[in-house]
Amino acid sequence: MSSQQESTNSRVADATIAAVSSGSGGAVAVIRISGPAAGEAVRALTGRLPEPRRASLARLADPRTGERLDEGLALWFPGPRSATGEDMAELQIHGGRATVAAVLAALFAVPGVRPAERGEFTRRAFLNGRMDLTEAEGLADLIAAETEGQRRLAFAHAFGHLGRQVEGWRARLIRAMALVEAGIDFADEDDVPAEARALARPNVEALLGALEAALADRRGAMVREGAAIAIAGRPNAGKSSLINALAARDVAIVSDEPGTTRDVLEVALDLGGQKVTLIDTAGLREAEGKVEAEGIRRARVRIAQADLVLWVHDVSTGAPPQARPDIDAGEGAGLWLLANKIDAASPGVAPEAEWATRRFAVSARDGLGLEGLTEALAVFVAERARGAEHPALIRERHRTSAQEAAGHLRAALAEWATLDDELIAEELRLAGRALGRMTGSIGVEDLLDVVFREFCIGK
Ligand SMILES: Nc1nc2c(c(=O)[nH]1)N(C=O)[C@@H](CNc1ccc(C(=O)N[C@@H](CCC(=O)O)C(=O)O)cc1)CN2
Ligand SMILES: Nc1nc2c(ncn2[C@@H]2O[C@H](COP(=O)(O)OP(=O)(O)OP(=O)(O)O)[C@@H](O)[C@H]2O)c(=O)[nH]1
Repeated sequence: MSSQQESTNSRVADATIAAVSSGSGGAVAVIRISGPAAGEAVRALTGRLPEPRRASLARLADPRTGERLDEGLALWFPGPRSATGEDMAELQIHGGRATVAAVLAALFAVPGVRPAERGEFTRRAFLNGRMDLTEAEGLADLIAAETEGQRRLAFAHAFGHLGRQVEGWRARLIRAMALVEAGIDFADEDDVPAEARALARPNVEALLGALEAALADRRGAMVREGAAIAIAGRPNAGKSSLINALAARDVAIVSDEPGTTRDVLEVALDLGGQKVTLIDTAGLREAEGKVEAEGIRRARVRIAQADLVLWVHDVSTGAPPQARPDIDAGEGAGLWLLANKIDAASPGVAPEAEWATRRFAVSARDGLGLEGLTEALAVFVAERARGAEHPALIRERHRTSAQEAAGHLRAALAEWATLDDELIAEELRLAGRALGRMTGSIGVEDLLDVVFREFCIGK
C-alpha cells in the first residue's frame, strides 16, 4: 500500500451520513447511517442501541418532539466490521414517502448527521480500504445491470476480478523494478547491472503483452454497454419497420438511459440475456440537403462502430441483386444481408451477396423470418460475449490507465540496453503509478468525484 493511501485511510470522516438505500416504492425502506454519530442517532430515535449485527424491533420517535413515527427494525454494525468500515446502523421502516421523510428529518436533527451524497457510503468503504476502485465501479454497474450478461460482468468486477488482475500486473512490475534497482545499488560492480537488467526484461515484456491483450479485448465493454447492431440500407428498404418488429418480438425492451437524446434512433433490447442496442440509421443515398447529409454522416459513424451491421435490401422492387453496399463496417464486425419484403416479392428472389456473412429472407411487415433472425442475433451476441467476464478493461478510465502504463513499458523496452538504470526504473515506476490509478491504490483524489458521481444516493 502506498503512503498516499495510508494517509487517506487514516483520515476519519467526522460527518455522519444517512440516506434511504432501498429502491423507491417498496413496502419497507432501508435507511443506512454511517459515521461516528451513527450509534447516537439510533439511540436518539429508538431509545437504545441493539445488540451488534442482530435485527431487533424498534419503536421510532422524533427526538425533538417525542412523537412516535413508526415501528421498524434496527441494526447496529460497530466499525470497523461494517460495509463502510465506520460505525453503521440501519433502520428498516415502512416504505411510505411521508414516513421515510419524517424519519430522515428526525435523523438529520441529531447533531453531526447530514444527508449522504451520491455514492458516499461506497466512497467511504473505498477510503477505508474495504474495496478498490474497480470494485466500487463494479458495484455501480451491479446496481445498474439490466441484463444477465451485465449482471455477471458487474458481479465479477464488484468482487475483485479486475482489481486482482491489476494488482498481479503491479506485483510483476515491482519485481522487475527491484531487479533494475538492484543494478543501481551495485553500480560499481560491473556485472551486476547488466545481469539484473537482463533478468527484468522478460518480465516487462510479458507485462506489456498482457496489457496489450487486455486493451485489444473489447468483449467486456461490449457486454457492459450493449452490443451495437446497426440497421442500414437504402431509403425505404424497411429499416424502421424492422426495428419496430424486432423490438416487439420475444425480446425484453431494456429501459433507455436517461439524458441520451440522439438523432439516430436506438432501441435497447435484452436478447437472450445480453444487452443489445439496435440502431436505426438514416437511409444511405446521395444527400439532398445539409440536414440529410449530416444524418448520413452520423449513420456512417455508427455503422463503423457497430458490432454487427444488418443491411436491409428491398426485394419487392425486382431490383438487381444487391452489390456490396458502400459502407465501412468496423474491423471484425459482422455484415448480414436481410432480404426484406419477401411477402411482396416474386418467389425465388434470393439476392446473391458473397460479401454478406449471413443472409436472411424476411418480411418486417408480416413478421416472416423474424423469429429465426432474432435467434441468430442472440447466438451472434452470445458468441461475441463469451468469456467477457475475463478481467476486462470495461471503462474508458481503465483503458486510459492501461494505455499509459503500456506507453511507459514500451519506452523502457525501446532503449533497454542503452538507458541509465535510473531512467529505466523511472519508466517502470510511472507504469506502476498508472496501474495504481486503475485500482485507486495511488493518487486518485482527483478521480473520486468522477467515479462516485454515477452512483445513486444511499449507495
Ligand atoms: N440491509 C442491507 N442489505 C445489504 C447491504 C446493506 O448495507 N444493508 N449491503 C450494502 O452494501 C450489501 C451487503 N454488503 C455488506 C458488506 C459488508 C458488511 C459487513 O458488515 N461486513 C463486515 C462483517 C462481515 C461478517 O459478518 O463476517 C466486515 O466485512 O468486516 C455488511 C453488508 C447488500 N445488502
Ligand atoms: N410489403 C412490405 N412492405 C414493407 C415491409 N417492410 C417495410 N415495408 C414498407 O416499406 C416502406 C418503408 O418502410 P420503412 O420501415 O419506413 O423504411 P426505412 O428503410 O426505414 O425508410 P427510411 O427511413 O426512409 O430510410 C413503408 O411503406 C413500409 O410499410 C415488408 O416487409 N413488406
